Amino acid sequence: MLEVDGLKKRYGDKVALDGVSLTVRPGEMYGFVGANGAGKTTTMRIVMGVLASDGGEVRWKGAPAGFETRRRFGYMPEERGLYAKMRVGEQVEYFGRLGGMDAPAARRSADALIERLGLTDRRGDEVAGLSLGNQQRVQLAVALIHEPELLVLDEPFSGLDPIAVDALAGVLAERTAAGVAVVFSSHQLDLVERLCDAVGIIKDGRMIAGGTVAELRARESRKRLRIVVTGAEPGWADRLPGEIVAKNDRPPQGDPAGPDGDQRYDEVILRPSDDQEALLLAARAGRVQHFGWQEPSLAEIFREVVA
Ligand SMILES: Nc1ncnc2c1ncn2[C@@H]1O[C@H](COP(=O)(O)OP(=O)(O)OP(=O)(O)O)[C@@H](O)[C@H]1O
Repeated sequence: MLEVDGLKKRYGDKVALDGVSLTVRPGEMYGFVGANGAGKTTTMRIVMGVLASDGGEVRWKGAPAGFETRRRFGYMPEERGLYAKMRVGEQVEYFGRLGGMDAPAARRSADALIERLGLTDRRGDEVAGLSLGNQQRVQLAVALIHEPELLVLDEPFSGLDPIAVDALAGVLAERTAAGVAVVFSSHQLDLVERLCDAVGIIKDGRMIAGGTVAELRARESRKRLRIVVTGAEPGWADRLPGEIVAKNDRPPQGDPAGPDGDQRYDEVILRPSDDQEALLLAARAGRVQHFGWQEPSLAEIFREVVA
């Protein structure tokens, strides 16, 4: 288990991390999210030991992580860091050797990964000539070659097309199924929601929310009502008790809750101060087609907690 405990980091006067703690368990895929400049890269660099912290600790399996421990980690840095002029196969093998493998083992492992990542046709190409998506596949192969127990990936999905996203996601899912702990940062919250067992949200160098997506949702989901009313007078929704988060007066095509004929349609997302009062008001205003608590997406939760 990776334990990041109370990390602190300053760059001059700028406080980048102000007590960041998080935990990633074996077999868990952990999504690390936060706005630009929130502190994700800084945290990951400290986990990998390429940057020193000003306080706090990184532990792996209960012991402080040192150089030897970190050899069992795999890393995809934000700045990438492949050798542009080296060929794909040589490069992946080379990183295997750096990770402590002997030549035949590095060769075998590189072959298997290159095939698994769909790079067989590119094995002899220089990295500089590959597309971004293929370079990222090579980068993942380099992070995985020595069969690390922990994978730390800084925005591994950025800039990839949906096919490449699926290829990477498939490989990561295989690794977690084999017991590897994976932490990756991303701004693609739909992807994080789809792939991750656990999520941590960082803001201005502090963790402000964390847990499984279901837990985050459970904390938020009683807060928003979705109300659909047809045939009401314009302006009725302004009397609803609470804060209107969104309004829509165009019925979705084919929605069974849609209006009859040219009746007015109103969909309102409300953070109610009194849900029962809201129900009464909606029922008095028109025909209530839908009234229920809404499950927020991770993107909505993110906006809510980061605001
Ligand atoms: N080498 C540096 N010197 C000075 N300030 C830095 C340095 N590296 C990062 N920072 C600052 O530290 C803060 C955290 O940056 P970091 O790169 O960790 O954020 P991030 O969450 O990874 O952002 P992004 O999503 O944009 O990659 C930011 O305010 C950034 O400007």
